[in-house]
Amino acid sequence: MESTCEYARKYSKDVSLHELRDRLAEFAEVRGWDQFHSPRNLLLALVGEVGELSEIFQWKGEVAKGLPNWSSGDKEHLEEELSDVLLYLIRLADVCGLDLGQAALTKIVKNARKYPVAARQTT
Ligand SMILES: Nc1ccn([C@H]2C[C@H](O)[C@@H](COP(=O)(O)OP(=O)(O)OP(=O)(O)O)O2)c(=O)n1
Repeated sequence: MESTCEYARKYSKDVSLHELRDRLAEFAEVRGWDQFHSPRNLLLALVGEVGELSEIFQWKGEVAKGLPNWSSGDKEHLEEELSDVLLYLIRLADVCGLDLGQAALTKIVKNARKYPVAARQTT
């Protein structure tokens, strides 16, 4: 069994949503967890993880980009909670039979049509 670090290094370049989707599907399958990974359960798990992510920022006031004053432990915690949100989101899309990457690309195109680039103001 490869260590967490070995696994992270192996996939540190060019991680795709399809890779994560397949890894999550395997993770659930070998544990017999498919029965629990219904769309509704995954949505509730996702919302729970968004709550845990929010707790990290709670009461901190505004946080500077790049998190210059955060400890490495705090940053690692943030990475974990962001990952939990991403992983449940990918899994939710998968069990719904949707291709999240394609859907997101399509949505970006729609967003661009809805919000065209305006000429920048000059003074
Ligand atoms: N039925 C489950 C339970 C967990 N996971 C995976 C997806 C998440 O990435 C992670 C969530 O695990 P925990 O529920 O243990 O949550 P945390 O990692 O946030 O732990 P804690 O709540 O103790 O901080 O594990 C999963 O796929 N299906």
